[in-house]
Amino acid sequence: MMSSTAPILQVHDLVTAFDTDAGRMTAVDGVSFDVPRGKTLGIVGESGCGKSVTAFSITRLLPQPHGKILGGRIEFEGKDLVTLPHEDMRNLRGNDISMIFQEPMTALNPVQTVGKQLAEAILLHEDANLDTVRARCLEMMKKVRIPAAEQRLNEYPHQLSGGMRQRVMIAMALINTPKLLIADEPTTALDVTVQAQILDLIKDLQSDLGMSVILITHDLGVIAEVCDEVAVMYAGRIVERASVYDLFANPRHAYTRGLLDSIPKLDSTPKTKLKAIPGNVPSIADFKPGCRFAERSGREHTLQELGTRPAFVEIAPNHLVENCPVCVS
Ligand SMILES: Nc1ncnc2c1ncn2[C@@H]1O[C@H](COP(=O)(O)OP(=O)(O)OP(=O)(O)O)[C@@H](O)[C@H]1O
Repeated sequence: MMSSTAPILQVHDLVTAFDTDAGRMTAVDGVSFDVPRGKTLGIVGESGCGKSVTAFSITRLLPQPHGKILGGRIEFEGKDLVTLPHEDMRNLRGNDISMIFQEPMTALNPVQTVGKQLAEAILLHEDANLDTVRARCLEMMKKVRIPAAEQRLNEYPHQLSGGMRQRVMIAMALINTPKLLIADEPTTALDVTVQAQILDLIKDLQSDLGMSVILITHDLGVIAEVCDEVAVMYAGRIVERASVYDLFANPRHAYTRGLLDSIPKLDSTPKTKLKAIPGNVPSIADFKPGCRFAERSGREHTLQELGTRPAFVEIAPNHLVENCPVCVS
């Protein structure tokens, strides 16, 4: 029996790579984190840091044939998802683990009504009678607060606004009451008021259904709003992991500090320029063995620091950091 306090998901030293024309490139390079039961873990970092590749490794939806998990374990309820047979993984997806994306149209079928798609999501995993299926679809549409839910079931995705489509995708993801929801930039494409509504919805549904959530975002504001714990990713690695409170109160890695400094503050003088982190995330072809934030940190690193991966250490209780002596203070 799994203890009910054990994390729902434990990722140990995950390594995921792509075979490209220029050779094998490691996008996720030894990443470890836990998702506590009934809590939300945020994964934050700029575009290209490996957040989505981490999510697609967990759900085993990496682009084929080029994407490969090369090492590590992904333990979900006592099973290692890295080695789980394809058939079992298919059963798990959409049932125990569900995923939502930035762009709902990639997950919704444009030529099927919303009701039919929701019903199919149920029938893929169980033999329920049609009255039960219909009742569950309607209940879920109401749970995600879609007005005139009954009528919307007969509509096609293009008849809905972006925010409503995102609600339908959430309804589809949650229809089989998954234990873990992975939300990859679920609000990035929406305008701010709709963003806030969708985040509130995810938060409410999470406590209502007792799910665990991984929320992927480049926006620390979103993390502050919804997450309990946070993992900061940079260039294929996690550079810092802590509770949201500790991360905001006491960020230790220069990259985390840079991300925090780039959030607009309510109390800053009007027209103050935000401090952007100079430069860009390196492409996977240019990942270095040592501290990968070195060239953007503005601080001199020794050859040793550039050449050797810093240890990932618990710098304070439950607060872990990739301990580059230059970038961590
Ligand atoms: N199919 C692929 N083939 C080769 N490289 C890829 C492929 N998919 C992603 N990558 C590379 O893997 C790295 C991580 O990408 P990933 O999409 O996980 O980043 P991300 O942090 O989720 O950013 P975004 O928010 O832009 O999705 C990037 O450098 C990206 O170019």
